[in-house]
Amino acid sequence: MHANWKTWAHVTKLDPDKRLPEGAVEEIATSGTDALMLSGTLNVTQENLHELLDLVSSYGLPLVVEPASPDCAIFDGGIDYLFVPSVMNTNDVRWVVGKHYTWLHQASSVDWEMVVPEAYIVLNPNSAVGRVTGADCSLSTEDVAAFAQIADRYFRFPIVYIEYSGTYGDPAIVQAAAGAVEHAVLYYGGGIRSAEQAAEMGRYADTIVVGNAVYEEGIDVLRATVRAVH
Ligand SMILES: CC(C)=CCC/C(C)=C/CC/C(C)=C/CC/C(C)=C/COP(=O)(O)OP(=O)(O)O
Ligand SMILES: O=P(O)(O)OC[C@@H](O)CO
Ligand SMILES: [Mg+2]
Repeated sequence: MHANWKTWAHVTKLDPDKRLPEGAVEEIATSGTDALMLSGTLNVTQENLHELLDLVSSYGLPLVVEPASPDCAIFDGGIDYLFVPSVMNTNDVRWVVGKHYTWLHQASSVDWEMVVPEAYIVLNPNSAVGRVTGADCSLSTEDVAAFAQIADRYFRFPIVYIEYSGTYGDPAIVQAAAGAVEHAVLYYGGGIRSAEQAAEMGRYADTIVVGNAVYEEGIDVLRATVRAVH
């Protein structure tokens, strides 16, 4: 059975393009995080994705793959969900619906029970995801609230994701998104490296995501971010 993703407060994002030291996977998997998400914008392949899945799949934690391209939209390897992004704040339609069209044109089979669409609002122009998607990151709190409403109330995306990948964001922006979203689960990710930051964003977001800190800080930092939202 698939774990209920709507209840997760803390998700750890692992990048198939990065290496973890010996023993780190076990520490991460037993840190108390609610789920592992395998994702990255650049250099993710079916090969490094499956390699990482092999490393993490024996711990019983819910596993999500979040593809940045159709070739990484997989359903095997023991995963529970495929979270598929669309970027709200880009004028480049490929990242809203174009890649999705390509994906479904080619897909041999799709397990729709596993697919969870995500509405991304990308706010760090210097991140890989910001550069690749050409997102307009100079948004006011009102702009973000409007995009969050479009995603939630109009398109009915089940997830609205405030993405500052690589840098800690503006809590007032996340607060505005929280105020605008009625039904969707609100994700926040970007630059969380302490319990204080986890708690601050966790006040507004339903689910916080920790990525780079796993690679750049010790396991104690990850554990502290988990405790801050549980
Ligand atoms: C339709 C399918 C199957 C795929 C396309 C899905 C889309 C539109 C992706 C757009 C880009 C996006 C929102 C990717 C999500 C993953 C993500 C944001 C990873 C974090 O990326 P960075 O941290 O900026 O990049 P690196 O970690 O690779 O440097
Ligand atoms: O890597 P960081 O900066 O923690 O961001 C987490 C996640 O939102 C990236 O997609
Ligand atoms: Mg990253």
